[in-house]
Amino acid sequence: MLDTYSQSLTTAKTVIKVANINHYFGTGTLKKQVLFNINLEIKSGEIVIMTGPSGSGKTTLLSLMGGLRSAQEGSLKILDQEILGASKNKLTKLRRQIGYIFQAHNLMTFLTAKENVRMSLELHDKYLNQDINAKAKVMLEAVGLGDKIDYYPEDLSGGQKQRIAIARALVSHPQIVLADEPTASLDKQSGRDVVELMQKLAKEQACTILLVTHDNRILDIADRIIYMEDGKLKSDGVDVVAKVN
Ligand SMILES: Nc1ncnc2c1ncn2[C@@H]1O[C@H](COP(=O)(O)OP(=O)(O)OP(=O)(O)O)[C@@H](O)[C@H]1O
Repeated sequence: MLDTYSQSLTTAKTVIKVANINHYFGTGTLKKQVLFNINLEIKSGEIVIMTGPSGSGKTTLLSLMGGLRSAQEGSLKILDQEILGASKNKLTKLRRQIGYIFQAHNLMTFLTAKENVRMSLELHDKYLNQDINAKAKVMLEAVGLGDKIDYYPEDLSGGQKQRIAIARALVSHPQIVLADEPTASLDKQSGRDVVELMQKLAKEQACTILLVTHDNRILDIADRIIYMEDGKLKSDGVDVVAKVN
């Protein structure tokens, strides 16, 4: 019998479909294949952790699934749009529907917490006539920074900065959020707080999270773990969560 998680997946919408993807860097004699025949289907609301040794291709695959680079071989559909050979313009439009959280938080240092969060709403026409200051404030309150909305990043801790990055990624209610090593620069407790917050908000918004990490302490927040080695997908499933722990 299917468990509740498996049951919910059978009805959930597919947000990313990767089929027979190969990827190469370099040209001529320096051409090197870094992804080999990757097949994956990611559903709406799933929290997927990608893990594996350094150089195994996690970031390359994450950047493809996030529309940060166009695919070279195979087929990759993000929110029903094919990105094989996609133009820069098509990728740019697609990226507005995706939230990004990086290791180094990538906040604008000359903008306050509220301005950093608001910036991601300014990219969307649908928010033009809405009170984006109020929305940014509500989101910062949701990540526990209601009393820091007018602070600049340099006056906040690493964990607080990463929480602003989470607020910025989620404020526009994207269907997909990509996170590359979001806990790498944080201590154990801050890292834990940050991923638990991402998990809570993603579940509330039915948002899919794709997270690349080396941090074994956070694997338990995943619904599914994808393990990569040498550019290949070695294992994929909920059962991997139990094995790794
Ligand atoms: N821009 C690039 N040009 C050339 N080779 C690259 C480029 N980016 C990545 N590579 C190579 O592709 C392979 C996969 O790299 P990738 O960054 O995807 O691995 P990773 O699993 O994310 O590694 P890490 O955990 O160290 O971040 C590696 O051999 C890397 O050297």
